[in-house]
Amino acid sequence: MTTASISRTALSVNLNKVALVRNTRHLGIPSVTRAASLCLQAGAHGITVHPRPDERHIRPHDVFDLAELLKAWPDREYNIEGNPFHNLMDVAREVKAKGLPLHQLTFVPDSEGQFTSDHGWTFPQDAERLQAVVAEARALGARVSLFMDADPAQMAAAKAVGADRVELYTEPYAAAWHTPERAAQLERFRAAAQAALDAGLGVNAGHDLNRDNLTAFLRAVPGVSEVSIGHALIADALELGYAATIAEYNRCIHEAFA
Ligand SMILES: CC(=O)[C@@H](O)[C@H](O)COP(=O)(O)O
Ligand SMILES: NCC(=O)COP(=O)(O)O
Repeated sequence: MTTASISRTALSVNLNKVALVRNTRHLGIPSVTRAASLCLQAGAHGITVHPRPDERHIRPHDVFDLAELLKAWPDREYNIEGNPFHNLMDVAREVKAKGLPLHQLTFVPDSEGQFTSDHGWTFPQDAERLQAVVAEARALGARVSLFMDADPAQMAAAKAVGADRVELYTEPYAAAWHTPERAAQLERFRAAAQAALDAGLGVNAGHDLNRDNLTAFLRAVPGVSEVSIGHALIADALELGYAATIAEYNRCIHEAFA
């Protein structure tokens, strides 16, 4: 059994919802780059964006503006999510062609108009088409993370297509937080993460994580390298401000390892 020596989990802030509000007027506020600066200054380890094909929130210029900003933060990471069979790889190629930072690509099997991400890749069905695009993404110099449901039986196949990490889709855990199913969900995610570690994969996690459910998740699930959090974190920032919110989420992470 492989155990990852994670001193603490990295917090990557997803800025989709800042862009969503910004796009409702032609005023450029709230600024996505200012949000990123304030979050990084407050201790966020990275920035995540999901430039969906319909541009409902993050738009191509946001991707490049953030990459430019992250040049000044060489110890932080930039994670771009998307479907590699839609627009993601064109975005990734252009970021790299401009010599801009791009540390991780998270492949998500969303359809173009999907309400939000709600499932991971499926093996063996997706293996053949993923193999080549994972290889291309890695050749661009990006770590590749596959968005996956918490199914231990799928982890070896994720490794076999060349992924570096999996991102466990945590909505089922979040949805169970106030129900008797919480413990069963934590065990499901523990088993999936352990299977990923045993397969030689790194473990990320995300979707509907928040200040209430984050610490318990990190205590129960081994070896989580990174959590990417957006919706709840930005909602909290509307109340607390970015700096206090990042401090609070980093406190939740630290508490899991205390
Ligand atoms: C992959 C995932 O779970 C989220 O990162 C996703 O980016 C959320 O997308 P929306 O912000 O469009 O709901
Ligand atoms: N990969 C998950 C992510 O980036 C943000 O998801 P959410 O916190 O907005 O649900």
